[in-house]
Amino acid sequence: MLSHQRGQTLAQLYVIPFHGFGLFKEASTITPASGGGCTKDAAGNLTLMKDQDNEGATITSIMNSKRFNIPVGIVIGDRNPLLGRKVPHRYNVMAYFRITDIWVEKVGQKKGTKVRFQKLDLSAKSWWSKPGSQPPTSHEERDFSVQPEEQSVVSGTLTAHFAVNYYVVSVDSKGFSEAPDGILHALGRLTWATETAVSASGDSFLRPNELLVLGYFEEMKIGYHDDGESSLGPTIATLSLGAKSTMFIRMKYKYFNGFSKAKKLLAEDPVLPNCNLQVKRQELRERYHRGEIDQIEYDDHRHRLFKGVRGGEATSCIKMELNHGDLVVMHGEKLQKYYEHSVVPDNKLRFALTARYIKPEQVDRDEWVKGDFTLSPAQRYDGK
Ligand SMILES: O=C(O)CCC(=O)C(=O)O
Ligand SMILES: [Fe+2]
Repeated sequence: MLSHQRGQTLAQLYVIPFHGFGLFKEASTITPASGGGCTKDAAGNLTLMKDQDNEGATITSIMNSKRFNIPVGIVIGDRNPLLGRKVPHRYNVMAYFRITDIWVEKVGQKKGTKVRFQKLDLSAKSWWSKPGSQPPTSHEERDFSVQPEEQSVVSGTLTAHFAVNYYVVSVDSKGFSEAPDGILHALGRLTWATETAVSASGDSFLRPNELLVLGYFEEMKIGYHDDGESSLGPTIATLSLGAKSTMFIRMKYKYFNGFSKAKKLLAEDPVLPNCNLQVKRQELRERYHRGEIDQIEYDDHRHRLFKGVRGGEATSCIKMELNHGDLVVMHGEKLQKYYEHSVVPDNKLRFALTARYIKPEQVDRDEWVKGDFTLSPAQRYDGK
């Protein structure tokens, strides 16, 4: 979501991000994915993790727009599924709206701020209206005191991330033939970082064939998640650009505690260094592996060991400051299996360019061409 507030504000501009906005007819109800607090779930979706309150910059700006009657323009991107059809451009100006209502309601377990927009010009049908739908009710006939009959349903997926993928399976991606020179230069550096780190570990390296560009606006972060999708190789290289950020890595809850949040025992407890009750868990594991106790006894002992133990999240074992130009390489399937990471930028614009290797067998054959590219000598990098 962007707002322009230079000099006297005549209008503001809002960009509807990829997910999470309900919009209908000529009025629309949206939940601004503003106050941060989004985290990635297992499916890679961003979900609301903390209460949105009225203090975030976007919400303050929306409240001011309402208070001072400032019209707002709304722009919809071509990956927003809201309209249920293809929109003509990457970004499409919908119209100018005024903000009629702002309220807070429950979104899943959290509070989310909702905004109702009312289109200013009701004399013509909107370009995005459904074919065959009725023209809008005029201003004179409208009852502005009522809430819209149809409520938007926010299914827990809110994202204001700016994301561009070059050759990726999950979201629609572009082929590298469309990538600007800067992206290919970055890929050259990330390829070098991947090769250097992986070779140093003694493993053989797979040249990255995917690049994800993520933008973090003010107050945005990526919560704890892993990148262990089955279609991806074990190496992930990220170039940080813009604002300084902090990356945290911690052991996943179930490996740290020895049981899941649903209190289910781990079938195979790896007893990782610095996990909770490490010594006792290691002792039981060894007795089980030596055949001194069978599966039932092993589970029994563990149930007794964990009785009355309240699970908790592990504290981060790695805390790393990432500055403009820094490269991070995560290598190894176990890092994604047993650990999770989070990145918290310092409140200003930041971009993360993440290069990975996608197994071609996981991708539709007609998508292969997107990952076909050769870096020019100027785009390659050898560390010098
Ligand atoms: O922003 C970053 O540096 C990391 C992003 C990340 O973890 C991801 O895209 O999966
Ligand atoms: Fe990640």
